[in-house]
Amino acid sequence: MTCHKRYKIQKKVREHNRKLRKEAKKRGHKKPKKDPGIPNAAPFKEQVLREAEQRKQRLEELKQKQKLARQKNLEKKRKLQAKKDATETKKHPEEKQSTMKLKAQSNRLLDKNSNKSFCRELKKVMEVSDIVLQVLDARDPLGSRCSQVEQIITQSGGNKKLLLVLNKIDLVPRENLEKWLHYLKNEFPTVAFKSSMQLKDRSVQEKKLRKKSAHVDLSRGSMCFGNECLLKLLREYCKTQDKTIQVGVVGFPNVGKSSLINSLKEVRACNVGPVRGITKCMQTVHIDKQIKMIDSPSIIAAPSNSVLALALRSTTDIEESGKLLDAVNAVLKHCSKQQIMLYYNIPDFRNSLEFLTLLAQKRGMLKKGGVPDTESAAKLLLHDWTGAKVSYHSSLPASRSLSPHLTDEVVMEMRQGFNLQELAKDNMNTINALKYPNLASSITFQSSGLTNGTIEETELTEETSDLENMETSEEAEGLSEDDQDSDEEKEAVEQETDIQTSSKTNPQKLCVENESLEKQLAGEQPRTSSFNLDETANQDDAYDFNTDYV
Ligand SMILES: Nc1nc2c(ncn2[C@@H]2O[C@H](COP(=O)(O)OP(=O)(O)OP(=O)(O)O)[C@@H](O)[C@H]2O)c(=O)[nH]1
Repeated sequence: MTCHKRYKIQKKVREHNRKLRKEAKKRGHKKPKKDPGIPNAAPFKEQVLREAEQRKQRLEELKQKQKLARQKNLEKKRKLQAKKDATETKKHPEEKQSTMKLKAQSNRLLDKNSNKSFCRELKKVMEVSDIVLQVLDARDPLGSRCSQVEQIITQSGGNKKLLLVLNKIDLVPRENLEKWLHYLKNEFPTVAFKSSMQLKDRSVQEKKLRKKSAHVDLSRGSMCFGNECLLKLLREYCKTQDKTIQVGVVGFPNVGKSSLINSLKEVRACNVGPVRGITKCMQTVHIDKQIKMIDSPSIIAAPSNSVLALALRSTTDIEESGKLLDAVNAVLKHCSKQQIMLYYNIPDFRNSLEFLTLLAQKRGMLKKGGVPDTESAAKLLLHDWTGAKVSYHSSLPASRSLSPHLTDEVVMEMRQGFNLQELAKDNMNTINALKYPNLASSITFQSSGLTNGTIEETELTEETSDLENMETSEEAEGLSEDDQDSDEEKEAVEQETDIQTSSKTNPQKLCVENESLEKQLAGEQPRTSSFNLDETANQDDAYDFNTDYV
């Protein structure tokens, strides 16, 4: 019996006794008349006493029988419930698996559609913009550059300009930032930037301003650096063009495109967050009369990229397609193990699963029964790597030559209309104004180089139709082998092949260890430990005091 039920019964007993006392009080505290017993003079006294004793015994027996019957009933009920639970738990994994597979399927369909619309919107933004700002994560500037976008803009022929914005400079050591600025400015004009991260909606901000107009928030996150430099550059370009300019902001997910626009506008005009792919469609924000900024959805990383690039630059599909362990493995392989251990404050680990287990234990990410939730730990690591906190830096490429898709003419053309000396000075001012993590505390990271993006919608449809073809062929194979299978089993085969094909698109062979780990991750679905309050309430209410309480 649960404590809850026991206490409820005790409470009801107390209430019952109180009620009896109250009624007795109402009646006027009359003492019950004492049974005078059978007078000694009465004839057959012994016989009457014996009869009374027998009656008492019979009553007792009856009560005992009733009690036993009730206990038997309860036992039966419990057994039935246990049987039901057992059959449900047998069915449960299958049901769960099938719902998981269905979920994965629908998510993939949604991804396909959203990826297509992302491509469409991105192309629109690039078409209508006079200047395109490619936002780069200062922690991995090469990895957040997309050669396809750069090619489209440089070859557009419509006097379009491309600027690089090195965002999140507060997360890299100063020495590293200076080196990267020097490297990037040889290819495109580059602005060092640190976005403001605590901007409020216009209404909230106005209310706050009205309340404390003298208050200035100088906390680190709320400050923005490099905005004046960028606006100056854009305004000067406006003057040379003598027209209102449209500035498109493009980049891979979570590099800080929306944060940059919000920082320039000084209001939370665009949605911002640590989740990838928050911006779903283009959004125009008027900075002033001359400058219109256009926020765009993130560039879709092509599946041909390395696992590392996909882990850091693709939208949510990494988290949903069960490639989490691969992604974590790739990130860990490209970092210094000692620094990772120090940053996350965990002991030495042999492989990524052990790392995730230790991380989950350290952060208290536990599933039912105290099992470490490695899936959540993997998501946390990937969030950290693209989010707003972890300081890591990548070293520059060995060769200082131009990227293969650029020529000297293109570089010269992109520089026209901008005062690069002024830009260098302003960048220096920005760099001097900010506090940086020191080199020793920042994690060293090996970048995988430029990331390929998918720009054309048709590329996506080809990929997806390839996928679908593979799926249908495998489905056919699976079905011909299992002719005698029931319909349900056939469905399961279809769904399984779906999942297999998604893993086959991954060009990297998984090592045996990782395969088993991945299976483990896929199999270790969090058991839903739902505790239905309504149910317990119903059970409790089923307790009838008049019949159950003896
Ligand atoms: N430390 C730091 N974090 C930043 C900076 N800029 C942006 N962030 C953080 O990076 C995360 C992503 O920022 P967003 O502006 O949503 O990035 P986005 O590129 O628009 O993302 P999508 O909409 O997914 O394409 C947020 O958690 C921001 O707070 C920065 O300069 N420094």
